[in-house]
Amino acid sequence: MSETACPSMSNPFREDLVSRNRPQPCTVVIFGATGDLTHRKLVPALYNLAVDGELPPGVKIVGFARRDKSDAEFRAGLEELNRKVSRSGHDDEIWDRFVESIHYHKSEFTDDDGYRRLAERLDEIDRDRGGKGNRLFYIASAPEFFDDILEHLKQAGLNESAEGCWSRVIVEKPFGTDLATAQHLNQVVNRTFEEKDTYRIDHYLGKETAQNLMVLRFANAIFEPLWNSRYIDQIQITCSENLGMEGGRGGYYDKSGALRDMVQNHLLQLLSLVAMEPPTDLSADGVRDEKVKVIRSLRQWDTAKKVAENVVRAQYTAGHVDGVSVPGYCEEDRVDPESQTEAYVALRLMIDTWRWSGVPFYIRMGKRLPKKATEISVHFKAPPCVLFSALPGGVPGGNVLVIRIQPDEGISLRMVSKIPGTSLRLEPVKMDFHYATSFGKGSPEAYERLLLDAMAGDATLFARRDEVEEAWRFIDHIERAWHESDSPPPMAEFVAGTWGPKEADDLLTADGHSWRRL
Ligand SMILES: NC(=O)C1=CN([C@@H]2O[C@H](COP(=O)(O)OP(=O)(O)OC[C@H]3O[C@@H](n4cnc5c(N)ncnc54)[C@H](OP(=O)(O)O)[C@@H]3O)[C@@H](O)[C@H]2O)C=CC1
Ligand SMILES: O=C1O[C@H](COP(=O)(O)O)[C@@H](O)[C@H](O)[C@H]1O
Repeated sequence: MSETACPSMSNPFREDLVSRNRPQPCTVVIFGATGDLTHRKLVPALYNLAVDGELPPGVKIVGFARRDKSDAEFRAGLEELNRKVSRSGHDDEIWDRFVESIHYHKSEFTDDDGYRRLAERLDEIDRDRGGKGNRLFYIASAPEFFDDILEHLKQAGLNESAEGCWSRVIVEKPFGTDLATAQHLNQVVNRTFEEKDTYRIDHYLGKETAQNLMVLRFANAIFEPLWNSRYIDQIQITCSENLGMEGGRGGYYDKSGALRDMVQNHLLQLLSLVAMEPPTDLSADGVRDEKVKVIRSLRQWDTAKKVAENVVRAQYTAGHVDGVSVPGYCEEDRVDPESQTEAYVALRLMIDTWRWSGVPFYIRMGKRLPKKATEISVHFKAPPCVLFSALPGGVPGGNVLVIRIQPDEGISLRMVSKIPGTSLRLEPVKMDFHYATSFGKGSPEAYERLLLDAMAGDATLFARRDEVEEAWRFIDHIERAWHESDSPPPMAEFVAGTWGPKEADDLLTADGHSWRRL
């Protein structure tokens, strides 16, 4: 078998095994190839897979964008960025071999002829390999072009695959801006590609620590029996960013806001992994069937009053982050000075299932907070009979399991311990596991895992159609209360470089809780 032929053609008996487990050789076509995502994430991810020997041999990359560029110019631009951002550094010898597989295809996204030429080019690549080939189309353009690109792929017959091969599409975020636009995009995607060939990317699912959530819960006997409302008091998910609107991001962000940019996708995905029931198996649909039930069970904040009671939105005013003075949100580059877009959001969520009855889930996300960190903390209830409550100082805090998604990926468990000595005094202590020290190597970037999974035909870490739509259904109520109600809940403020507005603290104080200090 040639290294690039479709394995299923030459060995039909192994088709199921191979297509589910092993990434297969293919041509990756990236739409938006001169853009930031391609340069900072996608090509470095493919390069690092090559460094680790994980990239299937014979993978070709075709970059599609409208600027005039030769292959050499395109490769030079990619190299410049790779030197800066690649997680494993830049090895000239490996790069020189890797870059030979990269080509540039100049075309407008809306130009029929550009797709006809693309089809010819892909056929040529396959002919050079001695046959037919698999194709992975990665739509990394601005969202207003998603429909056009999909329709043109269909028109050029590029959604079809040769016998025994596959043709798949990865769609970047944002997947719609509300339920209606997401449903529309899903219709376009599904009349172009089958659902099994559609990969809606959510890069948080590719993060090592997010993948470990299921392992933590279902491969350890000690957590699952406690993972319910009987033992858990509350769960918090914090995603804090110290950056603001650098690099021209304000134009996109001001139309989106924290709720749509991060909560609808990444944070609700994390929530699903934390709260879902054990799946019957590890198949993509087995896992996604359980995740979508969590989103479907969210209590809907469907009136302005409920939104005001359970959701806090805020903008930052000028302040200091890491000792550097930064502007307020409305003074940021490309942000409307009168903007009513939130750069911070905090929510109280209730999941109306047997397991989670009465347990609040608090989520907060903000730009220009003191540091970059994402974590999930599971706060357990106090023991039923606190023998030590009469001690001076009482019992300090309770058990908290902290899952650090990033940085310093790891898991810690806070317990109460006796301070060594002749008197009985208690103090909280921490058992701490760090990925870097336990496994002695850094985690791969999320895009590495996700690209490989798409080449392997494994959609477990990609969002399914119903997950995306259910998440929008929940988010839309809040957006409507903010932007369409007669008495919209107010926009709070906080000073950049602090931990968010007082109103977000009040949200938890009302329940007798407080945000975990990161
Ligand atoms: N950047 C990031 O870190 C992240 C980005 N994303 C998503 O990825 C997508 C791309 O983002 P990003 O790379 O930042 O965007 P950029 O604006 O940096 O890149 C846009 C790309 O689209 C091309 N393009 C624009 N208009 C046309 C056209 N009419 N015909 C052909 N090509 C065109 C540009 O080509 P040219 O240069 O020739 O104009 C460029 O290659 C977005 O959906 C974004 O939400 C998601 C997560 C993170
Ligand atoms: O999708 C997005 O994610 C980034 C945060 O990603 P991370 O991997 O660095 O945590 C966020 O900054 C951006 O606004 C959002 O669009």
